[in-house]
Amino acid sequence: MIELDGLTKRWPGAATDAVHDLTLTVPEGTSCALIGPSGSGKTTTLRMVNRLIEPSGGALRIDGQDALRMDAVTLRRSIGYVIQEVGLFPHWSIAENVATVPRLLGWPAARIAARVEEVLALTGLDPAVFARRRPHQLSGGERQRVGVARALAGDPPVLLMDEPFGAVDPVVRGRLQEEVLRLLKTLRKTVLIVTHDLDEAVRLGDAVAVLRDGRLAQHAPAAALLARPADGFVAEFLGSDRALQRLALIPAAPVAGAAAEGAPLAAEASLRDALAAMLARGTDAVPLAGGGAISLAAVLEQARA
Ligand SMILES: Nc1ncnc2c1ncn2[C@@H]1O[C@H](COP(=O)(O)OP(=O)(O)OP(=O)(O)O)[C@@H](O)[C@H]1O
Repeated sequence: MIELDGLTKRWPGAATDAVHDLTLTVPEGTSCALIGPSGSGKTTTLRMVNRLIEPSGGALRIDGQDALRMDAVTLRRSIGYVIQEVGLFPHWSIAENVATVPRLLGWPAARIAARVEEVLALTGLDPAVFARRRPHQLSGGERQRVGVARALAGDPPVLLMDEPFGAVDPVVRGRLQEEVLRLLKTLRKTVLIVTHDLDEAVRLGDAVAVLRDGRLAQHAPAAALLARPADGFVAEFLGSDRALQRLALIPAAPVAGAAAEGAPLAAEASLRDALAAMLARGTDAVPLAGGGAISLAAVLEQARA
């Protein structure tokens, strides 16, 4: 669990706080996405959690422990950190890069080697292919997988991610998001993610926290945020396609009386998937995986519920 309690950062010489009196809890095994306009304090907040930035005030607890009283280096080794540029050491092999934290933690060599293989495989990188390569011999998407593998290597309960998939094209990005989401859920990590991409925030965050000028404008489960923005600022920030984003979070349910031809949608299809399929097929109903079908009227009905 990550608990920010009145956390504040005032940069030297600044007239106002970059982050002001921020109180936010990320319960164990859940994820929270931090979003907000440029300069609203997202990265400052994230980096206060692993104390790459020292807070000016407030309290910070990680799994119940006062993180501001811990040795900062020890704290950092217990928190996974994934950044957009990945920051791999260019002259080290992928295996050596992934082994960074376990080595610093003083694990025996055999345990490190086994763990490196394990996390590479977990993140979709075949150790036989990738372990001995250097970072420049990987694609951007593969490098970002290595970034995730490295963050997981020491098996930290808490993971911080700053624009983790920012540097890859949209297709790779979507696939990485899905995979990492599934992985983090399986591993029950507590995750704080900074992103400027609302779609990514909604996909990856159980909850979403919107920052405005270093203050918390709204903190809510993704579906609630999209359905009920707290004020005009949040509504405007979420933009006009928030209704569509919300459809992606609601599973499509079959309705009586709807009949449709064609291939059924996947089992976990959302209202957005159903709508997209109707548009692509030029029909006003589509079959669902478990039997039955959903109609356009039912999509609108279920979106209102
Ligand atoms: N090292 C620093 N020294 C002084 N001021 C800083 C420093 N780092 C950030 N700031 C200021 O703190 C404020 C918050 O910056 P921060 O990087 O946290 O915003 P952000 O929401 O992550 O923005 P972006 O989306 O553009 O990355 C900004 O006004 C920024 O100029």
